[in-house]
Amino acid sequence: MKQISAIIEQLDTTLAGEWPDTAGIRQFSYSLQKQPDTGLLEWLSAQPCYPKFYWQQRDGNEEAAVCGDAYAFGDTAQAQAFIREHQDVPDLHIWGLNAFNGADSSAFAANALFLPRIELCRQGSRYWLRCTLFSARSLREEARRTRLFLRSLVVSQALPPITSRVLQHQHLPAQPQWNQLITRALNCIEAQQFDKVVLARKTTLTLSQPLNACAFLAASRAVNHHCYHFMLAFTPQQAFLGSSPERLFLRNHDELYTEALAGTVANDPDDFKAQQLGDWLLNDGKNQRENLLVVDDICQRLQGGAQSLDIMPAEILRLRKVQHLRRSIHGELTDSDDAGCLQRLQPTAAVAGLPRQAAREFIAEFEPFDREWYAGSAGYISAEQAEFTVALRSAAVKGHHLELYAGAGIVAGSDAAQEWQEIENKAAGLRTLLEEHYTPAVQAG
Ligand SMILES: C=C(O[C@@H]1C=C(C(=O)O)C=C[C@H]1O)C(=O)O
Ligand SMILES: [Mg+2]
Repeated sequence: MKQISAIIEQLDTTLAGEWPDTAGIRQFSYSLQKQPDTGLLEWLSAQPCYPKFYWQQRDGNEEAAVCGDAYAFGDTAQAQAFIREHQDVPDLHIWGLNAFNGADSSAFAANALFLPRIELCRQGSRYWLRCTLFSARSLREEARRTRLFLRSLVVSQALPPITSRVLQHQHLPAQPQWNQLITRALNCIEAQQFDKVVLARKTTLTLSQPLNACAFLAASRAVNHHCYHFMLAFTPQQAFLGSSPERLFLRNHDELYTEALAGTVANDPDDFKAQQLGDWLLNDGKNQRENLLVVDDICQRLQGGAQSLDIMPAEILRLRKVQHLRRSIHGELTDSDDAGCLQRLQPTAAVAGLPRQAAREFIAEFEPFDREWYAGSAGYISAEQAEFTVALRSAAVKGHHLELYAGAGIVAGSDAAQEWQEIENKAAGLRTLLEEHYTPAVQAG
């Protein structure tokens, strides 16, 4: 990517100039003359700087590869305050993840949100590179650090093939414990403790070799269409990634777009069979209930924060392994407050349950693992716009292990065996990539 190198050289010259020894923030933005030689994910994969974050919007039109932290934030309120404080820098974007439990969890980080040093972005066929400097003490120092950072950037390379083989897997809960868990949940629903709870499974795959997170995400992106693709790499061996169909929210100025995505049936490669399954889904009482409880939850949560909510009729979203019921929701925000939107909407009843608190307590008590980033959110905030996807169809890469997550909404009428099949289908979106893309490692000697 010549053009990127040329921009970085130009930046280096700028940063070599005179800088004040005081607090400050600066941003430089450059358009790329033409499309880079490799994709953004390839570029990001090559960079040796952490954290790095990748995000692609589900219509495929917006993409960002960002790395290095000019500043890291403890929570979204702090991130939002930072953007408001620096309104003279109009294009500040803060990227990253929010954990499922957010601030309620004592054991796990609530957020991983950061203002990157470098952002390589695409909108349609337009590409640009942004560099941001921030220091609460000395911009001069920060310019020096940024120059060192820029020198560590390398040219893009093709992604390596996936050579990891699955040696073994372990489900948590295993199927017998899942059945018990569903019975317990159904008893609580019957006793009217809650109407819906979403229960999940973590599957730990032991791999023959550590997985390259960018290569794995690229493999997913190539086949899992109509999804947001996201990845946060913390270190070379540790990342969280996924290909999720679900929007938590998109805010554009004061317009809010969200959705109830819940209710699932298998997909079929045959169009006719897929359509029959979809028709069944549209008319199935249990799945409709599952979806409508999410609509109720979202409407309740937005009370006082958004007006004139429009709820679209249910439609079928057909994915590679599953199909879902979706109702899109649009509203006008009373205040363009992203931290507030996150607080209100995360987690919706699509991933927690209804009422939210009772469902969360059930999950905390009986689900046999910590969700960490799973079912939280991934995306960005900025002054003009913010968007987060619900971090589903996701996995944590931890060296030789890959932890796959999948959950299902339990409502009156749920059947344990069917819900197990549903989570198998959801997990297959990522899991099958290891079989389809397996290339044996070349033996030395
Ligand atoms: C919880 C997950 O998915 C959610 C649950 C769904 C359901 O139970 O029908 C459908 C879509 C998602 O809102 C997951 O993929 O892990
Ligand atoms: Mg379901």
